[in-house]
Amino acid sequence: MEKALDQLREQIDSVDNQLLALLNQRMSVVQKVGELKKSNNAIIYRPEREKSIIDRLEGLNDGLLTRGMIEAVFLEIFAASRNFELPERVGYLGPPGSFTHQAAEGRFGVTSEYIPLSNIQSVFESVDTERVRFGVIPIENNRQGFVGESVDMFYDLDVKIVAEIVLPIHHTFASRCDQLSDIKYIYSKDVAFKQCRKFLREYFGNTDVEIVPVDSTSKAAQMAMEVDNSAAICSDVAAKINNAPILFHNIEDTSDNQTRFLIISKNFTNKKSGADKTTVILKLPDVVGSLATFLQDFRDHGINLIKIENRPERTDTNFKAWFYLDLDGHIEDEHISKVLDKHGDKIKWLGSYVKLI
Ligand SMILES: C=C(O[C@@H]1C=C(C(=O)O)C=C[C@H]1O)C(=O)O
Repeated sequence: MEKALDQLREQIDSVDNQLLALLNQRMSVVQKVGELKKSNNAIIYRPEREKSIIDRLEGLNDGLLTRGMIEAVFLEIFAASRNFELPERVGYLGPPGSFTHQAAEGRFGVTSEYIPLSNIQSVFESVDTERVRFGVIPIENNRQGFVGESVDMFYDLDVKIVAEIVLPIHHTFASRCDQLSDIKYIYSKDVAFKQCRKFLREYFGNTDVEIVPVDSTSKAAQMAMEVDNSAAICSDVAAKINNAPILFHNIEDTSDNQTRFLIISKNFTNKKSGADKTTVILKLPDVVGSLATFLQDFRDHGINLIKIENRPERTDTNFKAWFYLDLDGHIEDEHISKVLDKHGDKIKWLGSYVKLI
């Protein structure tokens, strides 16, 4: 067996040598792309180009790799390439170990410079003031809907959407307490509590345990270590980083629990990828039929409305609202640009980007 193993390992070494040479060859081309972009002041990160590479490779693939494997390997290659072209700073909803951190690392790779920020507002502000080139924030959970703070910041500041990321979300229950009956406080992010209602009801329904919302699930993991008689609902990674003992895994209500994250940047435009989504904010005059007229234009031009979310204006006491809309297509698609131009004064375009779901 040892001899056979040695022989197979020799084969692997030989393939690795070729891979290394090929990766270096790729990087020297990337370097030229980087120089060209820098001399033209062009954007380094091109998500639509990266998607087309993965699509093309998947189409060519007749080996053992799955799409997920191809994606994982190449996203890391792209991230290394981008860092080679120009190292980018990425701000995210921290502290380290948050689900947002995992989403950010998945897209920007291990070699980017990451800045953990303590709340969603700070991520938007850091992007808006260009202290970081990119920001990563949670936007929506498939079971609990939108993250209000994120949606509202798009209204308040002028930042653009670069790309979306979708991650399966599994929550962990971590505490220094040996007995559940010793737990007096449970820390987590508001949306995470909502994703674990059944667990909370079953294990703490008849107790006077206090539910304490904090800015992120990874902050919750820190709190659970700092405060006696407390626990956190957080990611497995956050619990481990903070040395918080895990009492339960997978405490989310449904096993298909998923969260969508957005990458944001100050000034960013994507080229068309062929499967894009456009997000806009819509503020309509408070008169009869204004939403109906607007939606009728969508219908007349064949625009598919993916989602519409109603948010409060927050400026006075009269309950006025605005809308956050996801549409199928790219702003450069004629049917979309026509309608958006027509209603230009009521619309704020937030970006057109590769559509994952
Ligand atoms: C090299 C480029 O820059 C980045 C890196 C890519 C890559 O490694 O293939 C692809 C797109 C860009 O995000 C490019 O635009 O072609």
